Amino acid sequence: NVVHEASGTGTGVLGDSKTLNTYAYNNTYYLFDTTKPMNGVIETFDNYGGQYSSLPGYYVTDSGNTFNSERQKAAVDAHYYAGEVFDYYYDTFGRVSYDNQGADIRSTVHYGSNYNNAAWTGNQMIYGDGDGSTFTYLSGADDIVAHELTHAVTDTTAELVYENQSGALNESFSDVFGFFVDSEDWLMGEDVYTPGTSGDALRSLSNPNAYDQPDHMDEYRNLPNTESGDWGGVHINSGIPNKAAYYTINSIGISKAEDIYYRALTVYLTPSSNFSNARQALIQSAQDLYGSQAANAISNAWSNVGVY
Ligand SMILES: O=C(NO)[C@]12CC[C@H](CC1)C2
Ligand SMILES: [Ca+2]
Ligand SMILES: [Zn+2]
Repeated sequence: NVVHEASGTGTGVLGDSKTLNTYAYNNTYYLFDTTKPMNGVIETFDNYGGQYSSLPGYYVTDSGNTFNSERQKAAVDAHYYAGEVFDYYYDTFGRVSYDNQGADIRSTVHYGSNYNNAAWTGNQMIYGDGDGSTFTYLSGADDIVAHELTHAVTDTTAELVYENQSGALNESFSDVFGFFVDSEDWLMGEDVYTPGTSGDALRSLSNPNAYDQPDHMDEYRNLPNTESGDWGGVHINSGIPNKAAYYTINSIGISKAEDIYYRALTVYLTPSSNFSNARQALIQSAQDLYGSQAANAISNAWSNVGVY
């Protein structure tokens, strides 16, 4: 059979050059990665702001297998980082795509108009361009790509309900696995947040207060379970489990922490789990995998944020 797999090059959102897994067909190249096990593909689309079509939009192609235009930058990073996150879950836990069944990973860039957001829709990832001030193309941050794909992992495992404490846990697990993939800093979204300002970010796991998130139950925000209330503050109260994760990782290290967090998410957590249930799930996972020293470290981390 004719081999269509190809290796291309592209320029990412931050102007960096990277190698891409592409697919050659009819004298053109597609952002369509067929290199992963269990024939799951990673495919990237351009929605053109939705002006021509609904999701997913159009495959991103290039006649020379060199994806270096301004418009292609967002797609280059969405494609490359989706592959990086696939590899993280496969190499670290043996998980094959977000559903562990080799599901296709589909991303659409240039979604909406100046859209300062990204999301897992339940079927695929979507990335806005940002307004150029608050955000630049949101797929340019590997921790955001990992954050979104971890929402898909959560939706096929614990299925944490996206409201109140279970929703804040849903958000926190996405931030924590975003850290595990981008473990060079404790910041979330720093690579695409406020392109005109360096050193800031959307959130910080080491210091949630820096971005107006609580880092202790004493500061828990009882917000309404409405869209304007951020569904009970899922992006706000996530600072509390995020800080517990920070304490945990500093205490037992990244390698043990990621195994414990993955086991809690895939074995013990349930849709209605609250912060106390998460503490218990992580303690049990630590005990299962590494014994009482690790279990005690988890217990101490959550005590430090006022969760028992
Ligand atoms: O936390 C999030 N979604 O649940 C964000 C919001 C801005 C970045 C892209 C998506 C992170
Ligand atoms: Ca980061
Ligand atoms: Zn999220």
